[in-house]
Amino acid sequence: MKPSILFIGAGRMAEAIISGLHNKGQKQINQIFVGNRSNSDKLKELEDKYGIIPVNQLQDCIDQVDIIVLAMPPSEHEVVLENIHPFISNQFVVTIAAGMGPESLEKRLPYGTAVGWIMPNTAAEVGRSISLYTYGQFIKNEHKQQMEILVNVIGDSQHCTEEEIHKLTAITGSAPAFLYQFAEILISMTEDLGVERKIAQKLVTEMVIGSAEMLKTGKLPMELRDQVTTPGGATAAGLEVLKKGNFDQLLKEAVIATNKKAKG
Ligand SMILES: NC(=O)C1=CN([C@@H]2O[C@H](COP(=O)(O)OP(=O)(O)OC[C@H]3O[C@@H](n4cnc5c(N)ncnc54)[C@H](OP(=O)(O)O)[C@@H]3O)[C@@H](O)[C@H]2O)C=CC1
Ligand SMILES: O=C(O)[C@@H]1CCC=N1
Repeated sequence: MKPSILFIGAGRMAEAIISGLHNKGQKQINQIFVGNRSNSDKLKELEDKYGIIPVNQLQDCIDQVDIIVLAMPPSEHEVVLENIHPFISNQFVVTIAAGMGPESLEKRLPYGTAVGWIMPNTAAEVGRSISLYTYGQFIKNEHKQQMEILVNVIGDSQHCTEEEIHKLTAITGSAPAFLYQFAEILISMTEDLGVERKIAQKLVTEMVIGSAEMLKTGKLPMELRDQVTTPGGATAAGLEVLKKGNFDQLLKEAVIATNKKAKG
């Protein structure tokens, strides 16, 4: 039987998965219910766009769903899980929140509840997330199939251990923000050179896409970097500035700080 899903949280990540299910998962799922904290306009918008069923009282629909996706901030999990605990019977409960692994879900749900954790990224919106996922200890085959539906409609995926996801949250979940910061600086510098915003954005975007395509050939980043860097040439002068400014160390510190904050 095709599963029905309840999303708790209706923000950008929930919408990306709902949109993926709407576009690519129609045949694999039954109904989608969505509840949030207070933004009823957003629920109406999702209803108009994807035909979801808006939910005011979560407890009223839990017994109609097979999967519950927790798509609200990590800080809200404690209270939401406490509220839904009495109504959980046999649902597969999946969180997408940073720092909230299966261990913390199992602690807050009835003993024996099947749980999972997905760490997507915002490229889910265009079906290009690389999503990490893992399971709790009470998982059955049907839950693995349900997990596959969720991750496949938003892009590529990688099965990991819970500990790996804690350590990789910065790399696949948050590092897109680091890349966008990098792009923003280059675009802004291009504009300062007198290039109009639209063109500047196009130049930097295509440079990033082209570089990503080169990485996809399987060549090592070091090799690709060396191909750009003519010895004693222009790029070498730029890389030297990054080296002097301790770019490597700074990036490592950013990754460590991200994971530390995510784990709480
Ligand atoms: N953004 C990202 O790049 C990534 C985010 N994540 C995780 O995804 C989760 C959601 O993030 P994102 O979509 O970006 O966040 P948004 O801020 O876009 O959305 C948050 C949603 O959670 C709802 N919400 C908040 N509190 C509650 C509550 N107590 N009960 C029900 N709903 C609630 C909000 O409802 P309302 O508007 O009514 O307040 C809103 O719909 C987070 O846990 C985050 O860690 C994971 C990977 C990547
Ligand atoms: O910033 C955050 O907390 C989330 C986790 C991964 C990406 N965004």
